[in-house]
Amino acid sequence: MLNFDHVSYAVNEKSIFTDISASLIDHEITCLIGPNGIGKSTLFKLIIESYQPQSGTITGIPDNIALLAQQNELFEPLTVRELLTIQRDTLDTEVLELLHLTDLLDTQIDYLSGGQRQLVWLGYVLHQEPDLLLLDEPTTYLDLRYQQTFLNALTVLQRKRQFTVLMILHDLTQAYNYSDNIWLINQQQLTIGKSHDMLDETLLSKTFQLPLKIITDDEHALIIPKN
Ligand SMILES: Nc1ncnc2c1ncn2[C@@H]1O[C@H](COP(=O)(O)OP(=O)(O)OP(=O)(O)O)[C@@H](O)[C@H]1O
Repeated sequence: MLNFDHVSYAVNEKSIFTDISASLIDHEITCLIGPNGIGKSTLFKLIIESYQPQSGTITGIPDNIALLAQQNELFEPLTVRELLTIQRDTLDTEVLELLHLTDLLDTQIDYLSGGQRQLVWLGYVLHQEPDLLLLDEPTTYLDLRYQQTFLNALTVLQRKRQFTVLMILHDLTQAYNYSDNIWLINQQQLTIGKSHDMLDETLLSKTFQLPLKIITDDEHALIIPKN
């Protein structure tokens, strides 16, 4: 299990995290939320060991981590099939079907729409069969239909295959509805809990410095500005 033990990290003498301790629950989806510039991507860089904490330790980092960003770059023209088979020989038909990629296999990725390209990149990281999948605002540039396809495919496959997910999302409604756990960063600290226990108007309004309203039914939560 990925474990942060009293981790502190500062950049240019600006403190980003002060003495945070947390354990990421294996085989579940955790969403990392918090205001712009608060340290979400920095936390990912600590996990992938691009940054080293000034104090404290991070242990239990799995060998097989995949990272998906908001936008991903190709360094040479490739078809969907060529990208997906870079790291393994066989195509995963379940992934292809869930992401609607089956008919696009021989298409150049450059010719696809932005939404289709992001589904291809999700396919690419899933073909790596990661133990831990980190996603940094993966739905930012997607329209509603693609957001739905992306997040549904991710959750269906996570439930079946039981890899661990840590995903940064700015859309709080999506973050709560597609996660088991929430990690909320604010003021150099992490607040952690089961997603349904973290549905707290006061906490969220204070964190995002905006009065927020939470509307819930049995299954879903909608988080919107109060005014
Ligand atoms: N290499 C760096 N050099 C200087 N400052 C940095 C560096 N990396 C991050 N920072 C600063 O650290 C803080 C946290 O940045 P980070 O990108 O982790 O925030 P974030 O929560 O992911 O933001 P956003 O939601 O806007 O993407 C910011 O103030 C940023 O300017």
